[in-house]
Amino acid sequence: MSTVDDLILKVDNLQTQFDLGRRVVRAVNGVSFNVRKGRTLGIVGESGCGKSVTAHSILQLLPRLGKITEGSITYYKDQQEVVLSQLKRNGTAIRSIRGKEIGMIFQDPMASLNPVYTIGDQICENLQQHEPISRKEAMEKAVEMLTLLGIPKVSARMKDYPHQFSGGMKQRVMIAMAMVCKPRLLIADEPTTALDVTIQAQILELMKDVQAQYGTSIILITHNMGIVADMADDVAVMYMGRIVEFGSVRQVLGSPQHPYTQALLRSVPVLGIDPNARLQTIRGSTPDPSEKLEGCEFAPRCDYAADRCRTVPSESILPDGHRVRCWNCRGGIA
Ligand SMILES: Nc1ncnc2c1ncn2[C@@H]1O[C@H](COP(=O)(O)OP(=O)(O)OP(=O)(O)O)[C@@H](O)[C@H]1O
Repeated sequence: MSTVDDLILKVDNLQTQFDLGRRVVRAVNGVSFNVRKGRTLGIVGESGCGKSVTAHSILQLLPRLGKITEGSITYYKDQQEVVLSQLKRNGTAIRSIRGKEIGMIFQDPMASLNPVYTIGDQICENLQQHEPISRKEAMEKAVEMLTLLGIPKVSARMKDYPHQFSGGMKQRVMIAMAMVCKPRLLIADEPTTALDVTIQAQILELMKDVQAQYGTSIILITHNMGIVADMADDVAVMYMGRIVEFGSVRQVLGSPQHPYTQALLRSVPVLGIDPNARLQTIRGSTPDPSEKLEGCEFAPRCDYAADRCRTVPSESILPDGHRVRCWNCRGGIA
């Protein structure tokens, strides 16, 4: 349970759509969650379920055709509440929050690194944009952060260009760029997907170290349940633009209630969870989000689908606060 004091972000009934003229893609369809100070929320789900669109909605980074059509996103800045969803897309208000208060790491480091500037220049410029500090001070902070992230011979490497770094090193540089302004919230969208498993584990450990040092809150977007088990405090499982299950890692991974979460967990090996179980695929595929589906979106792929699943299930809250959106799991408060 979160109290107002430990909240950093509150997303309430967020709906984000892409109006493509002939069809409307309902990418995010009534999503609500809280992010707590110093904690990590994992958002997990198959490709196309709306994870990235949720992240881009928070920072007002949606492509031109994407629009928040309902709901609100509130950022708790010290004693002040800032309704991010009401800010102008490229206005000064959101630009002063983006990067400084809320940082973002993308899957592809080249999406954030400029190939024609040295790493040192890019990190310093990022810092000086948000803080009134000299170039020398910015350089010192950049060296400190890159050292913390395990870049060898940092001072010499400040003069290198992005292409002179390996994939794993580029990813570290990108985390350094995002962390150097000490954002209170970091949104990491599949930050290690493109890396091999050993480097992936190192980068995730480094993110944990930086989080412990600065008390950063993290939203970690991934399709990897193993990473969620390792990194997150809370988990939101998304399917077709909705959160179908939400709770602590122990609740959701230890006692999954929604048939989709159960199927996801049966499809991947997760350390510590039934090591003898056979891995299974989830039958069928995710429907097109511009198709109008009646009832529960998971029903066509669900082993337990019944007549009542023709109506969209409301969310129920189990006695321990675990939230689930399924007619078959109505143990709690509807
Ligand atoms: N620019 C866009 N125009 C139209 N539809 C879009 C656009 N961007 C995303 N979508 C649609 O919104 C839905 C949600 O996409 P999103 O990128 O959030 O998925 P995701 O869960 O992050 O997937 P992945 O794991 O593959 O990144 C998808 O159906 C996608 O096709």
